[in-house]
Amino acid sequence: MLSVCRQSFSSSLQRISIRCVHSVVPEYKPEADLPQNEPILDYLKGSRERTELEGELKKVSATVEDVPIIIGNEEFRTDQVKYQVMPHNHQHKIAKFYYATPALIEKAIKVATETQKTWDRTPMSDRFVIWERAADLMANEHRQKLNATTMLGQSKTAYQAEIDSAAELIDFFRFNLYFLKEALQYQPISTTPKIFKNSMRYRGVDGFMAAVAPFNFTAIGGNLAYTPALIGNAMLWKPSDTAILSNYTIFKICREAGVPPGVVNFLPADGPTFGKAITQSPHLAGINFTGSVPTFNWLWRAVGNNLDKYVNFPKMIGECGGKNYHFVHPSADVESVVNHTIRSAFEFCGQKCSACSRMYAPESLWPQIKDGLISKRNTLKIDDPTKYDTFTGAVIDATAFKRIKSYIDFAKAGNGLEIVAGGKCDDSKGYFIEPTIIFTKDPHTKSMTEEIFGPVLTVYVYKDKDVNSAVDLVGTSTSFALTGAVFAQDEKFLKDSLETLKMTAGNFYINDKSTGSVVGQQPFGGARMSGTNDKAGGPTYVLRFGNPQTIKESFVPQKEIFYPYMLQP
Ligand SMILES: NC(=O)c1ccc[n+]([C@@H]2O[C@H](COP(=O)([O-])OP(=O)(O)OC[C@H]3O[C@@H](n4cnc5c(N)ncnc54)[C@H](O)[C@@H]3O)[C@@H](O)[C@H]2O)c1
Ligand SMILES: N[C@@H](CCC=O)C(=O)O
Repeated sequence: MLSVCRQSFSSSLQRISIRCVHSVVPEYKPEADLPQNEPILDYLKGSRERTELEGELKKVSATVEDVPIIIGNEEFRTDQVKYQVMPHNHQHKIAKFYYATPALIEKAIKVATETQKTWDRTPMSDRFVIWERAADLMANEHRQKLNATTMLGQSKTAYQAEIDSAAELIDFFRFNLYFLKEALQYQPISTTPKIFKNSMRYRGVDGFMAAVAPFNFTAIGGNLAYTPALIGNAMLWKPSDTAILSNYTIFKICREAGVPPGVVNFLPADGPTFGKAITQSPHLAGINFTGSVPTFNWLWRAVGNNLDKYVNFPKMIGECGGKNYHFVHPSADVESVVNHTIRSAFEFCGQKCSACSRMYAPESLWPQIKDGLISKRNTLKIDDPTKYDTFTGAVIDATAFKRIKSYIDFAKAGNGLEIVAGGKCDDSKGYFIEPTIIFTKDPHTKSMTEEIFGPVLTVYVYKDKDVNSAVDLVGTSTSFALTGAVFAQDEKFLKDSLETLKMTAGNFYINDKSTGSVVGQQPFGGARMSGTNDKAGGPTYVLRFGNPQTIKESFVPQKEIFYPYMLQP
């Protein structure tokens, strides 16, 4: 980006030719460069994508893929052997992987910190070519491998995999590239360009950044690791144990696309072992985290405790949990409420950070909403996600199964709660939990306030006349503020809700479900304990990892230290 150039200025007296060293912005054509969201394929019977997907599903389920630790150009295997299994058939292994030891994490830190120096000098235009190539490989040759590893490893249906490991991942690569190109267009004002020129360039941060990924979105893992790399950082990527194979597939695609060794290092590891090693390194430049609040708190505390060690203040980016709501006004369209709520609460077993898990319904509409929810819920097939009529597969693992079941058991035991539908849990073959609807008279009961991260929806029914106090409950009863939706036809209520519910959600929906954000359309993230709200999929996300440098270059020798008025006292 930085090069020597020759700038010419005409003046009535002379033509000055100035040799300057300044920022050169890569070529950019706003309209041609604006990406389109990746189309979501249909997977209809006989379609090419369905045939290709089935081929990949067979291959992935017939192998236990060996997934090494990768540091620079070297592969490592340790004696801490782990397996990734299919959540819907937990005796079936699909990947063998190894936990990195503290010594290997240390080695990766060294490699990344060294690599950052050369990677940061790689021209932006060269990085852009690699990112475009990666997105094309994801959209074409490797699309179905990404989907198959996500379906089998994280128990997603074809549609849920397609919107995640294909569309959203590809969009993250293409849109962040576009957003960075756009940002580079800003150059500071140079008021007297014959005398001096100002410019600004983006660097990575010297040191390394860590990307700590959750299990639930393959695309999020890719975004956490590769978007900071795009702007010049070197990364240690710690994938989730339960999303190893899909995340490793992204890693391999990016290497094939030309991301040099050492720019992103792939380090499956025990969470706290990894967290301890990175936060103790003086070279920690940032943590790009998505996951639960307790883990982010752990990392932030560890960084705080080590503050005196660091070369840079580590950038802390953390997108965390939610307790997302559907608030139904007495004027709402019931059919919309029911359909959006079923999708939001139960698709992918409610394991989206944005999933609706609490509903506020008016007494006047509750009988219709209840009937609608129960009858729609009863049509959902919970099974192997590779079957095309399956609505949702299993929850991710034994720990999640136990946690979600404990909330259902709490409701079964009374505690002022009533299970109106579902409630069965069976982990004999896979970690299956029925979509469950709970009714409560207590808006502060734990299933109305705590993140469950499973297919459990709790409904609080308010008296129509108390609609305003019911609205107040939304923001006062939990510490989260990730996503939320209001359903109403009453325009005044909708308008008011933009103010009354302003701080309750980073992504706010009107007559639409609380899930399903799309890169470039609904930049995503929440506030309060839901995260630092850095808006993945939005124009400022990539800049969060940049280390901008402002350059002022003077062309005219300075011959004086006094200001003119000082010379005429
Ligand atoms: N806001 C968002 O954009 C968003 C998106 C997806 C998921 N989430 C949230 O993520 C959570 C689900 O994901 P999860 O179960 O994988 O979360 P998690 O917090 O259990 O784990 C996230 C990652 O942190 C690692 N980890 C655990 N302890 C660690 C430590 N001490 N140091 C370093 N790393 C450590 C885990 O191994 C994993 O890779 C939910 O709370 C969900 O709401 C939020
Ligand atoms: N982009 C997703 C959220 C990801 C969180 O898990 C959605 O809005 O459904």
